[in-house]
Amino acid sequence: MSTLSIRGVHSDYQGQQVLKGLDLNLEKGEIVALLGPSGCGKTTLLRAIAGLQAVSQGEISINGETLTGPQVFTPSEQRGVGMIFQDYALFPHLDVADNILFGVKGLDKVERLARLDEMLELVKLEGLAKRYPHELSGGQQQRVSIARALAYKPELLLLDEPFSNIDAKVRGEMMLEIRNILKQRNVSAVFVTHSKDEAFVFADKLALFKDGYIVQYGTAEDLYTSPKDRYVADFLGRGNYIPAWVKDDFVVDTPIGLLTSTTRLSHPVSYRGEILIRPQQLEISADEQGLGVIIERRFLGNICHYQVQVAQHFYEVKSQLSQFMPGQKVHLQAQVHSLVVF
Ligand SMILES: Nc1ncnc2c1ncn2[C@@H]1O[C@H](COP(=O)(O)OP(=O)(O)OP(=O)(O)O)[C@@H](O)[C@H]1O
Repeated sequence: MSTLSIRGVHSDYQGQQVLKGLDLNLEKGEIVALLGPSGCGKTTLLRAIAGLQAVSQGEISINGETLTGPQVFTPSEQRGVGMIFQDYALFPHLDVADNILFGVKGLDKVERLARLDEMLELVKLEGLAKRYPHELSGGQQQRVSIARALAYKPELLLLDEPFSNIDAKVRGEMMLEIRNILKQRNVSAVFVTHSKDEAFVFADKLALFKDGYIVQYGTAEDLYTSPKDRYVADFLGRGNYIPAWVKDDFVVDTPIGLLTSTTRLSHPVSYRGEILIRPQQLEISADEQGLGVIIERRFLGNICHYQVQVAQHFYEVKSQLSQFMPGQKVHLQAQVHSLVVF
């Protein structure tokens, strides 16, 4: 059974539709990123799951129980949902221990202390129970907010841009640390971000939003390698679009030659469109008779970025080879992979 089920959810602000019919299923222990540009409805969906936002149509269930639906609305505090915000939202007048235990009900004193110790150990803040939020670093405050959200053992954790205030230097490490905590406890989580890099590191699956819709849902790899349209392809990374003419079920003709796909092409023979090739999927070799010319070279340490012109088209290439220089004639070749045709 899925932990979270969202079916046909619509929501609006003063008559303006913001969520336009969303479906999403989250299995127990899965972490899903709601990903997309600013204003596309990610936070609104998170608030609807938390019971902080009304929906005009559709249903939201957790563990098979409908919490939002026609004639049903369970208040936020009865949903068994923990929330972690961008600004941590700790109580400044409470110390770490009281912040963590704030929402924990129905335990006696001994059990409360045991829960506190368990949480402090989990987020590696042992010895800091008596500190106040202003005596902690941003990363430590974020860990307290995680301990507080997990202390009452929520069915589902909702995280709204939780890493955006964390120093870029420690962000990656912190994301992995929190991901490990959630995985260790088998907690399901929905995580809002506009950063594909954060989504790649933190989530198992991505729901990519556009204007109140989920355009594509799947693993990061699915979306990266099999984007359903150019919006998805471009959101997840840079790409070259090369004119292509489908010759048979596996082969396309392009300005850089015939390319063979490892999987059957999605378009019929004779279709004229474009194929997506990521910069690291193109390979350069020196060739005096080659059709390509290096236009630009940027050395970035472990990798070199090139711009290569073939006929009237310009292609971006990321290569570990750094020996090609502007003006040099080269041959461009695509690595063998499953071709994406648009
Ligand atoms: N309280 C509100 N009243 C009216 N409109 C709102 C309100 N909150 C959000 N909106 C509008 O709803 C749309 C979706 O907002 P939402 O906050 O869900 O987007 P988001 O994808 O989370 O964006 P961001 O990444 O900037 O937080 C936006 O057009 C926004 O202007």
